[in-house]
Amino acid sequence: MIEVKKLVKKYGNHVAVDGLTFSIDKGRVYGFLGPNGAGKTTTMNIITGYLAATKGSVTVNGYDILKNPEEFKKSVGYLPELPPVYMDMTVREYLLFTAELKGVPKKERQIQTEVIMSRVKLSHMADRLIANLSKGYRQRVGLAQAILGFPETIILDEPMVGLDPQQIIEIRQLIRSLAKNHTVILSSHILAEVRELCDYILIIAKGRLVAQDTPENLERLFSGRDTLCLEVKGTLDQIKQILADVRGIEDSEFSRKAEDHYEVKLTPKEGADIRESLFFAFAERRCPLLSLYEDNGSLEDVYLKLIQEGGKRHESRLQKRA
Ligand SMILES: Nc1ncnc2c1ncn2[C@@H]1O[C@H](COP(=O)(O)OP(=O)(O)OP(=O)(O)O)[C@@H](O)[C@H]1O
Repeated sequence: MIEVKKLVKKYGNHVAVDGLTFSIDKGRVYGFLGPNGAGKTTTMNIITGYLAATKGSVTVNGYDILKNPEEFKKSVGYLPELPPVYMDMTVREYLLFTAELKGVPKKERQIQTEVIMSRVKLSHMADRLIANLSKGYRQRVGLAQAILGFPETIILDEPMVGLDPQQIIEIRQLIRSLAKNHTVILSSHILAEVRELCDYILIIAKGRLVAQDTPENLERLFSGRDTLCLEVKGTLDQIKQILADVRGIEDSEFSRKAEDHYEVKLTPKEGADIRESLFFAFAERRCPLLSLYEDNGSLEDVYLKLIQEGGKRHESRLQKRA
């Protein structure tokens, strides 16, 4: 388990990470989601021991990163945004070299390297120079070096950046297979990618955690009360008069689609189900209700709202849930 408490990182006067607190449980895939410059890489660099925090603490299974750097390094594997590969080595040479750097015992290096190359489907490239590999295969080499030593947690910074769609599918499958044996934390600024792969999402904006939950709960939590969308054939006056007689409407918005054809968005009062009343109210006045559906928002809406507002409006909601 990784626990991050009140983490702050300043570059000069610029606050890149602003009081992040979260924990990572074993065996799940976590997504760090946020726009460019949100502080994802900085946070990952701190929790992998590459960068010192200005304030705050990081512990892995109870070990403080500063007091027990060796224990810490053994339990975390890292694939930075730019994988640290040596172009003039073959895949096997590089992985054996990395195993040595990571302190894998000499007698285990060879076998571990072969097992991991097979796991990330690199065995057939073992004797190729890294310089001659495609970006997708280089990324696999980066993943392989992160898994060497079989750390409990694997941290991947923007693992899909620069890959073509086919390579993205392959790396995604690999990450999924890694998740069977490791806790995985990956960062991305692409929502679809994170939603596809992760059990739990941490959204950060401007260095702050603005939401964290499962993708489904985030959608539910922030979509709020469902909006009802109606398409009605009638004049604006007529529609407003009918709605005035329906109980349980908190708010309404009208937009004209064509002559005597309006789209209406209604926010019902807390707990009110007004669908039947709407149906009969329009039917009784012989005003055709062309469609009626619930619009409960999508994770895209949630994400955009959160990052645009820097999370301010939603922090109280998060605090209430905490
Ligand atoms: N070494 C540095 N010196 C000064 N400022 C930095 C440094 N590294 C990052 N920053 C700034 O800190 C903020 C957070 O950067 P960081 O790279 O952590 O964000 P990110 O979410 O990973 O973005 P991206 O998706 O673009 O990688 C940005 O405003 C960035 O310009």
